[in-house]
Amino acid sequence: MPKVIEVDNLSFNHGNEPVFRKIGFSVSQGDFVAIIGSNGTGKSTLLRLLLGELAPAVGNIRLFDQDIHQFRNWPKIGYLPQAGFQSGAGFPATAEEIVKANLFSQIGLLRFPKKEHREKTQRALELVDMAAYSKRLIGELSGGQQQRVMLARVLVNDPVLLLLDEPTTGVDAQTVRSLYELLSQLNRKTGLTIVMVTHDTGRAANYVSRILCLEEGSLVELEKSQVDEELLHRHKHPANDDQRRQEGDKGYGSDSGI
Ligand SMILES: Nc1ncnc2c1ncn2[C@@H]1O[C@H](COP(=O)(O)OP(=O)(O)OP(=O)(O)O)[C@@H](O)[C@H]1O
Repeated sequence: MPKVIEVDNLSFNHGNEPVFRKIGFSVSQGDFVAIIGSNGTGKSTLLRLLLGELAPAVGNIRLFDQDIHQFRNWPKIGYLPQAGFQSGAGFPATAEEIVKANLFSQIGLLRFPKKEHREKTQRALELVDMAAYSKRLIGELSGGQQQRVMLARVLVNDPVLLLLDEPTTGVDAQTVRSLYELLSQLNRKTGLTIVMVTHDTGRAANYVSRILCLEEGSLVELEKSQVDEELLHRHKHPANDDQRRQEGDKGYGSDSGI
């Protein structure tokens, strides 16, 4: 399979603080990769490097077989940041408008969307099973529904690679499962390559094809069988933990099949 991401000998510092040293990995077309690691080990920093928002101190990044410095085809890459939608319940836009707004580069600023843009928007909402909610104000939807709309907003531009930063933080266990199922379906049915930062190692391991672990400045690939109980406890996110405690979800890791 062609390589979508190639990272070689990559080091990065925030100021004088080293984040990681000489890490390397590649992601092939069709992979579904989880990036795990303790708090502050540099997972979000790595995504920002892949998005060209930060420049490596040392090392190379290639995207779709092109050096990142030459790479211009950014619409091929969809990015869902942490806590995708944060405005209050009164935010004056419907789910459909939120998704359609991300087509601005195709529609053109100050122009009206055409039929094809409306159809694309509808298809993206269908992909995430939110077509029935297209006319609802985004702030009136549940956290999980808002997250699906934000995912549709990314998918509407037909990305080939999807980068997600902790998409399961702060949502209930049922929503987490249905989001993973959705991502897994998109990966299998459309061939979308997915790289997802997550603290939810136990559940994610059921769905992803590969697990990369950032720890103490190094990056290692783990076999799923290596994601044992000890690792689950080491990487579980306090926010996820609190959430599950509140919900009385005693099954943490129990459906991980590992
Ligand atoms: N803009 C910044 N300036 C200085 N230091 C930063 C900046 N952003 C992040 N850091 C530091 O870099 C390290 C890596 O941060 P990063 O957010 O990438 O970690 P993370 O693995 O995503 O953490 P978490 O799991 O808690 O979200 C941390 O020590 C953090 O404090």
